[in-house]
Amino acid sequence: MNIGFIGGGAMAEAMIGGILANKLFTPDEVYVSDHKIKRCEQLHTLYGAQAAVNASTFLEKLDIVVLAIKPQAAQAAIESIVKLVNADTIVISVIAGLTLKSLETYFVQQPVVRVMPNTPVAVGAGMSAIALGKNASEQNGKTVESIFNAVGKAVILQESAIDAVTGLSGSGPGYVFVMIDALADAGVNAGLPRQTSIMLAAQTLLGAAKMVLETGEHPAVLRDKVTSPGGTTIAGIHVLEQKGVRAALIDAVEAATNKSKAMGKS
Ligand SMILES: NC(=O)C1=CN([C@@H]2O[C@H](COP(=O)(O)OP(=O)(O)OC[C@H]3O[C@@H](n4cnc5c(N)ncnc54)[C@H](OP(=O)(O)O)[C@@H]3O)[C@@H](O)[C@H]2O)C=CC1
Ligand SMILES: O=C(O)[C@@H]1CCC=N1
Repeated sequence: MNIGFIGGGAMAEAMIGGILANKLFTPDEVYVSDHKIKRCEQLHTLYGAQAAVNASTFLEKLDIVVLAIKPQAAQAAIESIVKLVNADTIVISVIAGLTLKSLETYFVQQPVVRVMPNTPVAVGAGMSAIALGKNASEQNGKTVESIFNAVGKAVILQESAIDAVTGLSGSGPGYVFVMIDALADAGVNAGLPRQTSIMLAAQTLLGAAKMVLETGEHPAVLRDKVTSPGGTTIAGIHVLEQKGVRAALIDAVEAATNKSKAMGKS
């Protein structure tokens, strides 16, 4: 099965790295077009992908095409390829805010699937939400779901949920990287070396997340298992609650969700 990416940036690279690492595709089945030749050369060198500035060199070979350009570049990019995409090629869009309705005004025949992934797909730990367009069959959905399940977890949802997914898990790695960076600063502030602090912070978040996902216990229950009476953790959590970290995270997701909704209206 041949897959091609329009746009060779951060999201496309994360997906390319993930699907090759788990051997879902071989390099000769992966195509990517970026309008910077140097970026194409870099992606070929790094991953062996068939990279070209001009997507017309590979579009007709594709079973799946992934639209991975920024929202503001989407119309020009789509208009440049739409006539060359086969009627049975699955069109996946990861473009934040771009609705199925808008996509299906261009891709009238093709099955269109909207996906909101995140960059941890690069290490097989992504979280992706999938919304099927009107011409996408159940089998098309299963094909797309298998790809994103192979690079993390995937869930099929109604399109109405995708803005919230964008705000929570699509943008979420950005929030977590801020937290890891801040916790590492805290380690340095306490006298620990920077790299040690980064490792301590990152592995702590990874371990806590794995406990939530693998035990199925509520995060509050798991938190209570850390907070010894009169101990260190409750002293730290007290400060977090005083500083409004919980509300800040809720507000961050709300802002990103609203931005996604606004982008869908523009
Ligand atoms: N990054 C993330 O974590 C996530 C991103 N997304 C979505 O993925 C899409 C891409 O995001 P991201 O990878 O971060 O963005 P990037 O800017 O990193 O990548 C987009 C790439 O496409 C290039 N490009 C622009 N127009 C064209 C064109 N017509 N043909 C070929 N290449 C083109 C850009 O070049 P240039 O820079 O020169 O314009 C850039 O290299 C966005 O719509 C975003 O909403 C979704 C989920 C997560
Ligand atoms: O920041 C953005 O717009 C993209 C979409 C979700 C994550 N990154």
